[in-house]
Amino acid sequence: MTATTLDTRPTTGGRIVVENLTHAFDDLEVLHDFTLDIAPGEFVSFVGKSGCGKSTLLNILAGLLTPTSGKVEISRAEVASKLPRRAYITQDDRLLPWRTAVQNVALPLELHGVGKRDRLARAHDLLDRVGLADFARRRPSELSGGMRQRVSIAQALVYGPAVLLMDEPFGALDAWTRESLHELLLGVQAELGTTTVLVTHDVVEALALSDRVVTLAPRPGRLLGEYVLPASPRPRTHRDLQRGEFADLHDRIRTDLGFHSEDRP
Ligand SMILES: Nc1ncnc2c1ncn2[C@@H]1O[C@H](COP(=O)(O)OP(=O)(O)OP(=O)(O)O)[C@@H](O)[C@H]1O
Repeated sequence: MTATTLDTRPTTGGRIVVENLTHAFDDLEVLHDFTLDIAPGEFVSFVGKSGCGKSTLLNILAGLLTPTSGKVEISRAEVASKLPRRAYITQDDRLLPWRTAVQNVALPLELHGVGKRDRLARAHDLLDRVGLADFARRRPSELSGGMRQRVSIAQALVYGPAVLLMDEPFGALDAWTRESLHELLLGVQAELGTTTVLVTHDVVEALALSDRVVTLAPRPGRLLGEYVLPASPRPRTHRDLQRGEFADLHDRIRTDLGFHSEDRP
């Protein structure tokens, strides 16, 4: 088999166009007439109550689930490689326990026939970027939860996907690890230009990271509000988010989600 050539040029993020998406599991309508356009390189977060269809929407965007009706298109100007265009990170890492960190990161490249030298060089580069150069030969059981999630981020970004989809990726981590991963993710995402969609329960996390926050209403899941955040250095700090415009957006988003704004932490 001839090895696939690895295109290491910076990624052009994909545009995601979702039109009139509706999905039902048997007679339970989970998503209703959902329409959204996400620009290349944009970072969009979905927030909404448990059960409002966020994971279902992400599974559809990932191509794992076919919607009942409507369409999803992911395009990028420059489709240079045969590698998959969408990467998906969930709360539980999906690392293979018998493989080392670098072998896990290189796995998507291996599955697509990239030669050993190329794939290991690229995997080491990504591990370096996520601060795990010294842990390349460790197995997942020898790494902390935060380290494993960093390996997952490196694995997701190793082939320069046009789109990165994340479902509560930081939910199980402590506040310090979370914040360091926020910085790491934004750094790598900005550098590679990857369009990013994050599902989170945490309004503060969405406000700290995103260009735009989308709120979903439950039963059936539908788009409730869209909030474009003012451009400012990210991750935005707790202090940034307590100031004027962000505090106001925080209140509006919480009101959408059914919280009382005076209870805001
Ligand atoms: N495979 C499935 N078969 C049947 N019903 C499903 C399936 N997957 C999800 N559902 C239902 O669809 C609805 C939306 O689920 P989904 O997991 O998308 O919500 P969510 O917003 O991601 O929830 P959470 O925040 O709790 O993860 C729920 O009522 C759930 O029971």
